[in-house]
Amino acid sequence: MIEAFTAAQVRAAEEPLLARGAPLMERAAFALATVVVQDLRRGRRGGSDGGAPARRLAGARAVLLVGSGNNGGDALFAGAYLARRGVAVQAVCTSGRPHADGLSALRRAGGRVLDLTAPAELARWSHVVDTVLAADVVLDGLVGIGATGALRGVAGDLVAALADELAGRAARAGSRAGLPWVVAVDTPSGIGVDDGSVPGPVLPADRTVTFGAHKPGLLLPPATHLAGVVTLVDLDLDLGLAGVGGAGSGPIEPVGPVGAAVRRLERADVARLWPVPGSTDQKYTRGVLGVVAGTPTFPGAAVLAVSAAVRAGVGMVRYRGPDDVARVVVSARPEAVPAEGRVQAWALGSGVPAAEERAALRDGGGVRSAEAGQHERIRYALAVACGVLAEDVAGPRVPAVVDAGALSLLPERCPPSVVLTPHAGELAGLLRARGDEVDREDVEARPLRWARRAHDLTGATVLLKGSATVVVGPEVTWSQADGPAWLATAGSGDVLTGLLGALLAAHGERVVHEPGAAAELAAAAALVHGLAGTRANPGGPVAALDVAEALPGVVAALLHEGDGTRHRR
Ligand SMILES: NC(=O)C1=CN([C@@H]2O[C@H](COP(=O)(O)OP(=O)(O)OC[C@H]3O[C@@H](n4cnc5c(N)ncnc54)[C@H](OP(=O)(O)O)[C@@H]3O)[C@@H](O)[C@H]2O)[C@@H](O)CC1
Ligand SMILES: Nc1ncnc2c1ncn2[C@@H]1O[C@H](COP(=O)(O)OP(=O)(O)O)[C@@H](O)[C@H]1O
Ligand SMILES: [K+]
Repeated sequence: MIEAFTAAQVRAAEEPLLARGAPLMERAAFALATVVVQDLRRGRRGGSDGGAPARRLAGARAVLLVGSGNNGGDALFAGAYLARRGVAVQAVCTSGRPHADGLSALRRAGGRVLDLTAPAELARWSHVVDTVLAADVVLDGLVGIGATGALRGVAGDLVAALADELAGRAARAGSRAGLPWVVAVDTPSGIGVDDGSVPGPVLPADRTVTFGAHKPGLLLPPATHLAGVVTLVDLDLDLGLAGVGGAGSGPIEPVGPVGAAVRRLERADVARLWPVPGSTDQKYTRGVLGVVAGTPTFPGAAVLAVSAAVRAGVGMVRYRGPDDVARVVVSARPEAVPAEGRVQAWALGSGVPAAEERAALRDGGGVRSAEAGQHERIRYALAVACGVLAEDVAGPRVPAVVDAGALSLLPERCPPSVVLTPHAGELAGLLRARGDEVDREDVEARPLRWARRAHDLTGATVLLKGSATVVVGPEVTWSQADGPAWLATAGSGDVLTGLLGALLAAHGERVVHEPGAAAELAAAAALVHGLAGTRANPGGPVAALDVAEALPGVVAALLHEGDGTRHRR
């Protein structure tokens, strides 16, 4: 698992070390330079990978983009180290007061320095852009965790010009070959370090070398897509104790949330979470998932959600819906049982229009009444899942996945065992229905903010789908970016619904009683969904049903990798 900590948490954790005189900047800069040396030796340029033969450092060119703070200091000290190894180093300073010791170190090592704020240099702007883009490697040390808002002034102008020119050259050449390898120092300058927003120009990094701990913006969309490969440099920060909101009671006041601000599951975490049957299990103990999905107009969504649940290894699927849709579902997945009965979780709403859309879809009374029937079933399941119906009437509370049209049928408040799975447009609609002025673009620009808002308003766990998936539950936030962009295809979200439903059904009781459990399982579902997208057709287009069909192979591989004993039981 990757854990990310806010700028304030990192600062609080570094304070006691700095007070003891720990040379954090020297360690950070040395580690940064070491990574850059390895990248240069592998011949990395413009996103090309390390198959190339080892290169000599002498003659390589590095440009440092240097701001006014310690982030620039890191870049300057790393540059001094590179210069001593024979790299031709040029610092481009966007502030008249770069880190003084770093600047002296670079000069002593033979590096050159250009002050972009000097009037003579401002006139040579295009020459500066050319110099930067002719380098083998660019170290982006403009701002790190001290950043506030979009990059301003000379730094903002320079990055806007560089990012534009880089994108233009890559588009004209059809590849990034020949363009410099960009290494972000601590964070790509200009991202929202704590919230993953991208409020202004940012130079996309091929690699980010981050110090002490991952930062939320490296994991959260949209900024996560600008960070490249993230390398963590361990600085022995104690992030588990006082000062970062943990259990300890040291001299520093707790700041920010308890523990990590944002987490990301990795492949190795899945074995711990995946329901593996034991020798005494039977289909009912493995979890029964009730699926209310599809209408005569959209039967495919039901097939996809049911297929994914079956392929994910659920004990049983009970399909609930109109007879003609049930026939389609059973002919595609004969395992599905089209009958009422007890379930351990619900998957609701895929392929069912929203309440307010229903009247607009006109195709005669049959479709209307089929839709009304689905809405009725969803309302009932939600009443059980949200504890609106008493247990002696409806049986014990069970978790639910709430997708597509079911989002419009949500009660005012839900427990966190109810997981909403909107995409950005659906989340905006849900929030507008509750009085917020927000549209799809707002959600895409600040996914964390709006997913949190939806969690606060509804109480439900919120899984916001997109190029990266953000999951917000009580006290926990996850961000997963595991799938290829090929997953952006109709029906792919329905597969996620069925897959997550299978996980919730297997862990039903725990999910109802542990407030953060649904969020972790939702993150696991997003991870497995993403991996299945790749496995379905590595590097090429995928159809949603292929993603569902790839699930058994992905799960088996993860169980084998994770814990050698679990998959054999
Ligand atoms: N934590 C650790 O363990 C370690 C931390 N270390 C390093 O320290 C870094 C943090 O250093 P930091 O505190 O000096 O802040 P930093 O990010 O360099 O920028 C601050 C200056 O930038 C400016 N500025 C701000 N916003 C701006 C904007 N939008 N657009 C333009 N300019 C903007 C603003 O200056 P001003 O504009 O006010 O003059 C401000 O003073 C951290 O990221 C890591 O690299 C390592 O060395 C050791 C271990
Ligand atoms: N650019 C992307 N990269 C990776 N995954 C993506 C991308 N765009 C969308 N996805 C994923 O594809 C799925 C699309 O779901 P959704 O929008 O609900 O489609 P549908 O409603 O047609 O099933 C989600 O799981 C989402 O996270
Ligand atoms: K930076």
